[in-house]
Amino acid sequence: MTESSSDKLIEVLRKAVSRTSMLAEGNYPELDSVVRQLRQSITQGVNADEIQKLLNQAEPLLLSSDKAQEERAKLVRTSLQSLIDVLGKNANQPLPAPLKKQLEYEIRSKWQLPYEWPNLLKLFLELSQQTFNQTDSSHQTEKNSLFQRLFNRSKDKDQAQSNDQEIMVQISHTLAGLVDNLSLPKRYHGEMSTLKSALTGNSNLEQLPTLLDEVISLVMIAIGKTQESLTKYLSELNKQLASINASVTSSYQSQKSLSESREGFNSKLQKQVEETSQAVQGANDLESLQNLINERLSSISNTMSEYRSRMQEQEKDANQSITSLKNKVTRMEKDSASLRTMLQEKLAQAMTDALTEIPNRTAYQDAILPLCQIMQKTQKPLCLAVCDIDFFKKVNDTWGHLAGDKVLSIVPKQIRSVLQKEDLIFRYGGEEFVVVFPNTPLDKAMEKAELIRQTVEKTPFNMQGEPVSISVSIGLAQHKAQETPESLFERADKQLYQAKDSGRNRVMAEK
Ligand SMILES: Nc1nc2c(ncn2[C@@H]2O[C@H](COP(=O)(O)OP(=O)(O)OP(=O)(O)O)[C@@H](O)[C@H]2O)c(=O)[nH]1
Repeated sequence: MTESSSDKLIEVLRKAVSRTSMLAEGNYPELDSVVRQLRQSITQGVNADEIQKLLNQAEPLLLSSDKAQEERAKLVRTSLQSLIDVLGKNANQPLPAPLKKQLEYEIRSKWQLPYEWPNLLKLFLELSQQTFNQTDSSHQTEKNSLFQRLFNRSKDKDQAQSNDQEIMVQISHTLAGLVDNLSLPKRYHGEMSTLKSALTGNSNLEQLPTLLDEVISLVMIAIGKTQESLTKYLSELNKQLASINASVTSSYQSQKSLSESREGFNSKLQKQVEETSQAVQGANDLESLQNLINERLSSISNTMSEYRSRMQEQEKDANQSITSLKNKVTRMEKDSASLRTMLQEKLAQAMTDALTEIPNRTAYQDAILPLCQIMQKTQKPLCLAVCDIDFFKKVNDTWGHLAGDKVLSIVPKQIRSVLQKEDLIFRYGGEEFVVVFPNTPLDKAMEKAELIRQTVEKTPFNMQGEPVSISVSIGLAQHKAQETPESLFERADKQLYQAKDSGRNRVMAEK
């Protein structure tokens, strides 16, 4: 095996193992133990069949762990959205639109990334503070605002109404739900339940920012734990690689000492021959010459047999270490093949949106640049449509998030049913989908987008026995030469906003 192919093998193995470790994450004790066994097996050099057995065992657990992670992220997303809703319903003023929009955008695009959760909570805290500040400057008289008292320690404490307690209960329950949902080691369980009871038992609004801070730090601990187990796992992998390295070094040493022995033998033999030749020149009778030659020949013969047995021993050692190295490499090759398959499956999962089962935003970002480049190179037109479900918040608010999820999974299926083979659809985020029409000029794309709009409009949706109409607004743009995918998207998005402003349920494109 060459150095570069063994490097490649090690790299693939490193990626596969680190990915597995990330998935394990400490959520599932059963999975943890299988992954630990797997690590041990690799380190101890158990055969590939045994490792395969462990991988088969791990597979369903990995899938459940993935599901649990997905469920946890969904709860974080809905909790954050309800926090915004509570804030919106109870502040004296509308929430500051840009920050609210930003937070909602961040929630939509980052709810699946646990390391972003503390930042999302911090943004919510900022939104709450800005809401108060804005209320403070424009409504000097309304001294009993919730957030005035929350963040500014208002003088007018008497006005803390039962209404405020109700708000506190709503916010606290949402936060307690979040804390409950964290996956933390046992030693933090005490802290979690103290925080939960502080949240549910507290009606002092001034305490809320402090409690929110504690929620953020627990979220950060939960994320830190994942990194800790990943680091541990990688260090185990390094040990395994160090053992391979030791085998290579010892094999190299054996080869080196073999050639050193050969050199030593040559010079010893040469010296003996020289000595013999000198002695022969100095001998003055036949008998002493005969004795001398016998003596020298036997010493040369001893040197040779000593050398032969040393060579045989060293060859045996070298062969053994080469065989053991070969076995290790073969085992690693087999292991890495199965891990590579698993990695590929996991990568495919990472590119697919779990709810709608269509490619997600990451997949879109990977695909759009090469697509634009190919179309430009072959001088073919490409159009991009941004489709957004109209009044989707109302669906959630009226029939609940589960009904909203159902609509979200049906709409892209309906869109796909009218697309051609080469057209591509992605879930860009929230209730927004991107459709790419390669090899299609704007007028043709306009017809296709109109067909999408009509199809969604005609789809019968039923919420708790009631028929409900769902529609989409669509913004369309054609790719211009040298244009970046971001600018193309921006132009289509602008058209989407125009479609929304002009009454929704319509397709708009640049004239
Ligand atoms: N059920 C559910 N709701 C989601 C999901 N992602 C985003 N949302 C919700 O989608 C809603 C989007 O609302 P807005 O951006 O106000 O848009 P809208 O109500 O569709 O209104 P217009 O776009 O202006 O027609 C928010 O309430 C989000 O919480 C999801 O995966 N599931």
